[in-house]
Amino acid sequence: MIKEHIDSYDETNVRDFIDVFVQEDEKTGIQLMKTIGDLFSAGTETTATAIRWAVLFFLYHPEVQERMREEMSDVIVSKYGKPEDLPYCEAVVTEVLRCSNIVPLSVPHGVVCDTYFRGYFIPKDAIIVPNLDSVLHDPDMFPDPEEFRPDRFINDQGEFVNNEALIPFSSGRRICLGESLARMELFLFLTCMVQRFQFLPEVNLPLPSRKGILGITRSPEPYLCRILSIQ
Ligand code: HEM
Repeated sequence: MIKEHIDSYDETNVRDFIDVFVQEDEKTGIQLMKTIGDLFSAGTETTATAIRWAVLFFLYHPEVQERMREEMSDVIVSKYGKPEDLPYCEAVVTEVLRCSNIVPLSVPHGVVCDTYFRGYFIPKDAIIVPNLDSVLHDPDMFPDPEEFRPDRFINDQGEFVNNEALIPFSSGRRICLGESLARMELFLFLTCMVQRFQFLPEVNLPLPSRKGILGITRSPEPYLCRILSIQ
């Protein structure tokens, strides 16, 4: 595809993502391929996995789906809902990110120089594996951490409130580059899905496992469910 784009490139008609790289004289395609790799591995797998977890949590909690629908029916009459208009839906997305814990061990980081941190000596070149899971399931920050409870992000006035320990995207200088995109995608997908469909457990089968399979990401085991159209 890169070769085809180079051969048919017309600077007065830049057609797509690949053409932009050709325009910047990126003829080898290495940078382009790495960038596309980032979009697929870091960008697609993570968000898709979060949606599979969200549907699994919906099977356990029909009342959560119902409250999302109620909130949307109040707002969308006047204008298309944004996260700030739909605090409960925003809380659901946030609780999905916390409970699904998609990248529990973040990404390994290298230590560039001998470092002392809270009484520990960490030598240069050591590899640090951050444990995001221990923060996302810290009972002091999130009481009953194993429970899927979006209300933990809603205050007495019904507003969405964040929690500083909510770090599914890690933190610091190398925090996930795609956080705002991922949050926006999850908000749009999940609200549209719940508005049009009802997610129900498969008849005569136990509810799917919440245990998860740990690979590069933590994904749910394959499961069956019923999806009914709402109209
Ligand atoms: C639910 C969705 C997502 C989760 C939970 C997630 C989580 C993470 C985590 C934990 C890291 C490691 C941060 C660190 O090194 O400390 C990371 C890095 C990264 N993520 Fe995401 N991510 C998600 C979606 C996305 C999307 C949609 C994109 C882009 C389209 C993306 C692009 C990246 C990139 C480029 C990095 C490397 C950043 C760097 O090293 O400077 N991620 N992500």
